[in-house]
Amino acid sequence: MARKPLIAGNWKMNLNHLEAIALVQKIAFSLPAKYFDKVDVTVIPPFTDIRSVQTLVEGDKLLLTYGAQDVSAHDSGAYTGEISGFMLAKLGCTFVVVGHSERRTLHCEDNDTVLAKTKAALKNGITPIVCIGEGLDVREAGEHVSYNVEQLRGSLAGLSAEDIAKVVIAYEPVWAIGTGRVASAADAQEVCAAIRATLGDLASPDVASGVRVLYGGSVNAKNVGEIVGQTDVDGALVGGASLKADEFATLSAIAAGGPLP
Ligand SMILES: O=C[C@H](O)COP(=O)(O)O
Repeated sequence: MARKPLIAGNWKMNLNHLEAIALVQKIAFSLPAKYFDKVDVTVIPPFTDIRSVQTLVEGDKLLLTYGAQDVSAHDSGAYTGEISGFMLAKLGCTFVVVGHSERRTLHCEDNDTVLAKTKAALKNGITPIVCIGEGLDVREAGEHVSYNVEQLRGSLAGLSAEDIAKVVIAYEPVWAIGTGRVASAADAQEVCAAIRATLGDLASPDVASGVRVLYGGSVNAKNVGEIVGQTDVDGALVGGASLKADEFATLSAIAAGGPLP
């Protein structure tokens, strides 16, 4: 099954709402409509920027989408500081990142939490981008494939095939995030192929062939072409390079197959 590439820019805790407007305007200016037939492009700003991005995207009828970096597992109630899937849906979010390694590590999120958040996203019609990835110790021990398969199984445990068909998976080796140390294209393909095979076990080969599997970790305009050229890599979750309009637009255009903007 042909899968349309997805380039998702995770801004992490960067840019206020005014800076967000400026960045989205620049990206949109650099990526005319013709690119969006061949690539989906989404920006993932901090919560405080989402309403401004929504106003811009809807007002100017931009073709890029936007999402959030996290979602509560709960619908509403006494959960100070949390943001629900219902709230994000009302803001027009298409995607939400779930289980990013920074949340798993810094906020002690385990697979059960990631699963609950994935369900909360799906319940509200938002596509979860479910992140998995091994640390350097696991990679050096040569256990990265089994580690990622286990993390994926835990993060999707009990979901129906119908729900699995609606998720995006992002493979992000922790040692490659923000380090400039990108996995080789072969490394990315090895794990993304194992992810797809596992999705086949959890749902069906047909479902697995339609799910987009992204790579993340020091992706930029120079390396994105080789990475998304791999059979089982359907795009990228981009951190640092997504904060630079020119570079993000260029790598999105490369994922679309060109030409360069
Ligand atoms: O969500 C994005 C990833 O953590 C990758 O970040 P990076 O591109 O800055 O390495």
